Amino acid sequence: MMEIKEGYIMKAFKDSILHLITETSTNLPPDVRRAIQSATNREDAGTRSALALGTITDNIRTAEENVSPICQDTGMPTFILHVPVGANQIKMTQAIHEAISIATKQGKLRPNSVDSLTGENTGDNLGTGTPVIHFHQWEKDEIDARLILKGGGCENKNIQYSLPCELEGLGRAGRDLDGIRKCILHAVYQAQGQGCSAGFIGVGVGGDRTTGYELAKDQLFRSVDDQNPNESLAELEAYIVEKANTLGIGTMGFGGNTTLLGCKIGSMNRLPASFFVSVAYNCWAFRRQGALIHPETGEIIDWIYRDTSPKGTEEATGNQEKKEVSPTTNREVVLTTPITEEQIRDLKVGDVVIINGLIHTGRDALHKHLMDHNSPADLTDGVIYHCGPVMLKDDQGTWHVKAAGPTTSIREEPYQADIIKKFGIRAVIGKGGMGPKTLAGLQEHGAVYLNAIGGAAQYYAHSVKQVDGVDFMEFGIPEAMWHLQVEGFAAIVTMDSHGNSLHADVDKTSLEKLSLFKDPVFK
Ligand SMILES: O=C(O)C[C@H](O)C(=O)O
Ligand code: SF4
Repeated sequence: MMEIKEGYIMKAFKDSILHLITETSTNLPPDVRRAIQSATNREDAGTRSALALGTITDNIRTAEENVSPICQDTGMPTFILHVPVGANQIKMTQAIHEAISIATKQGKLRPNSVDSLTGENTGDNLGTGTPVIHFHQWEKDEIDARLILKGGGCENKNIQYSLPCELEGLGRAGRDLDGIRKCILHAVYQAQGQGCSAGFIGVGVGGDRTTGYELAKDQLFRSVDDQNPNESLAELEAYIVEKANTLGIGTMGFGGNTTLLGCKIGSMNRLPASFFVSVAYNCWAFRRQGALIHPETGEIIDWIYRDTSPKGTEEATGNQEKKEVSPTTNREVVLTTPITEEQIRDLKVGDVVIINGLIHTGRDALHKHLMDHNSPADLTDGVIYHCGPVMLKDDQGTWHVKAAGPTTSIREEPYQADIIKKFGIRAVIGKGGMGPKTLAGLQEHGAVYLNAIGGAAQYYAHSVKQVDGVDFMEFGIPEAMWHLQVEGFAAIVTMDSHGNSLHADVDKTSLEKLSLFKDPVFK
């Protein structure tokens, strides 16, 4: 009898976790939406950042309406559960694993768990170390289950400082509150737009290298508009948000008035010899939700991050209409693939390009592979898209794109210029920009780098009209080479074929602005 009851509760618990996963992946919490809305309000009309924020706002709404992933990158699903004493954590773990696998089959999560040695994708988001589940016991009756889906691009921008240290632009950071201040400002600067700014940061002061990062990530579970109970840290949080927003990095690193949407700092004791400041950077697609679950029915009693005030996107949409980008500031150029060198040479940094026709996805595994193999598709005068989409196959065997935003391009920096040359590529679409080697390659060959809006996975999925085919499925869904027919795919030229790079410019000016914060502020 007891077994049957337990089985019933576990099924309900699994369904509740599935609901939590779906909500987290598709429905941005209200505090995050409000932060994005205020960024939209602050941005000047007609700027590239305003355009990006308009797309982001649109994307957030579409994801919720269609119950589809906000961003294609599921990230590392990380659960934190508080459970009553005596709760069966082994059975709960099994239920969470089942829910993860179902959510993946339903296209709410991208298969994201990759064997680090063989490169094999497990296909269901289960594997050694994934998902991450932390259990804590407490003396309350209910289960508090929270989930964060933090993407790989922003995870790569996490950074850990060991004080004292020397920081570019800021000089010496000592073992005190002012040293901590410098590290955090530097953390925002070094992320540039690559973690899909405007971002949120969680900071862990103290601990060891492992617990410091854990504490930093824990801070991301705090509500964006809460108040730090520690007065010094509350003051530092407010200072960081204010000053980081003067760095001019802006949305996607396009330049602009908002670079940081929130900063939460926690502190813990450290060893006398160690003084770590660990920073967890989260993109604007700050997917975190939580649910209170009844221990005897397994059903959701309440949601944790929901509130009754407006979510923000509706108002932000109104604002977006007000701030429609004027065509005089951003020239719009429509290009149909294949693209000629002449068309590419005509493009300048700042132009908005609308692409129609066939494009090919390719990211880490493909770039490495193409260095010493042929391409199965003709890439001459073609477009390569740094993207690992969420794909679902229907009963007829046809593939459908469920989410398809860009991935961080800088990882392809060692390969990109060679690949452009070898295959005669004319445009590379990605996000976050690329380095000097690629810039030289673009100039030499006659190609451009187009920055798509990171995280706008629904927006770009809707521009795909047909999936023409796929190669390298053995690389796994995100790394395979998908051949996509697109219509109205919009991106901004941020590196042109004349040696100009918006990314290099923003990096330089933001470093100059960072150095204005060199002098001590906190004693
Ligand atoms: O893996 C991805 O699709 C994107 C990643 O989150 C990134 O920001 O680069
Ligand atoms: S693509 Fe951007 S929005 Fe998506 S997970 Fe990566 S950093 Fe976040």
